[in-house]
Amino acid sequence: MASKFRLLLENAEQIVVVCTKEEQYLLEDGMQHLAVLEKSSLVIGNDGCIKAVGPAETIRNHFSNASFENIIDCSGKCILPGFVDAHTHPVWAGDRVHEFAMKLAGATYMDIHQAGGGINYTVEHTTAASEEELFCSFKHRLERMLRAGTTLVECKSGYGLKLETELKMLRVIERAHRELDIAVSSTYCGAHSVPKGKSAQEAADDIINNHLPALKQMSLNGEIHVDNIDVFCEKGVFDLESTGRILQAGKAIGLNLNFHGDELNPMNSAEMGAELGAHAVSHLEEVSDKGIAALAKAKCSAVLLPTTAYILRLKQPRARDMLKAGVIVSLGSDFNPNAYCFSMPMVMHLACVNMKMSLKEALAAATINAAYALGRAHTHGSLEVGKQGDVIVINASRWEHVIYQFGGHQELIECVVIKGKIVYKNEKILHL
Ligand SMILES: N=CN[C@@H](CCC(=O)O)C(=O)O
Ligand SMILES: [Zn+2]
Repeated sequence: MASKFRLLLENAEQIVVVCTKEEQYLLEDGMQHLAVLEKSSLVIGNDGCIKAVGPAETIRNHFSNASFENIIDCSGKCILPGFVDAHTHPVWAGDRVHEFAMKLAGATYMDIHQAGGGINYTVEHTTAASEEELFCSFKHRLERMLRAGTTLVECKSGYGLKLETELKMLRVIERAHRELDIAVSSTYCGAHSVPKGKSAQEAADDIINNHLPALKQMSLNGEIHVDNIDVFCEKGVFDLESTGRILQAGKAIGLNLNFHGDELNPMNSAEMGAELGAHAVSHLEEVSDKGIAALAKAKCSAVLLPTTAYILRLKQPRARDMLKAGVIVSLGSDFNPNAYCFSMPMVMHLACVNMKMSLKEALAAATINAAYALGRAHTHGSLEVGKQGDVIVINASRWEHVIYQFGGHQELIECVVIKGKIVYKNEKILHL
């Protein structure tokens, strides 16, 4: 073959391809049988897609006359798909380090929220920040996610609440989508908190009558592109009825439903998400047995967020019960001013230790299943021919090190590749 390709990754000890039959998600049994190739190579073409993956010897023979823009020797190393982070709130100004101390001293998430802190504090600071300031801090956060191996990330608005600031946030996300390599799934989350002076019903009316028509118009004009709609369905925030109305109106303008449910109180969010055809419901610490069964039946993914349960000392999401019931379990970092974690390797580690997932389950939940939750499983989440060439190379001879090593992944991850382009290379310390 005399053609030219973008990248050859050769002689890896292991390549975790995840699945091999174009599966759009994996259930418990499939997750146990995650596809891992030994002593293998992978080729990415000029269109950024995977052209071949298989035994090093076979690839060498098949591509003996081909040329490559870049070749990475992966001897002694492992290749994995780029991680998919299915839930983040990364556009904001004003950190909440002071609230961390309050929580450690015993204040609950809702104590702080009801006293005007939490999301409301971040809304004030985000409203005051310029679009440029928001973009700069967001870009820096995306770079940190990328260095931790994330190549596709869901990004929510939701610290504006008022239309003008929500649109500012969505424009910032749009700019990242256009200018940066990391892939972004954009979520409108105007129903993240009920604005001061309004009831949940009034806020829902405003969203339905004013926000969503504006989003629709801006999408038609090509100014922004929004994939999903989210609501914080919680006692004291948006009740089930208001949540349902907002989600249905979002669905009517073509958005995927992907919302916060059953986090601090049982709300029957999972049951409603299943009924409305949601792609995903996040959190689910307080989900009911019926809710679990409904998610499984509707093929609605449960996006579990181990950092939230850890930081807020909540009960752990019932990952094992969900897996056993046939739910499509995925993972997200929930990066936000409350849960300041960029790292999917740490998220997977917490999912294994605290939620009792196996290493293979955690990896599948942070790749193919998270891609499914975002409606991107046809392009992301596994290393199959035809999919986008998004990979990470780790400096270890077994892939499990990426979860086993808690923290320090900036040392372990040697490079991150998006569409066959090397977008991050770990610089070695030359002198001590
Ligand atoms: N629970 C609601 N939303 C976020 C927290 C956002 C915040 O506290 O700023 C979450 O997913 O954890
Ligand atoms: Zn969230």
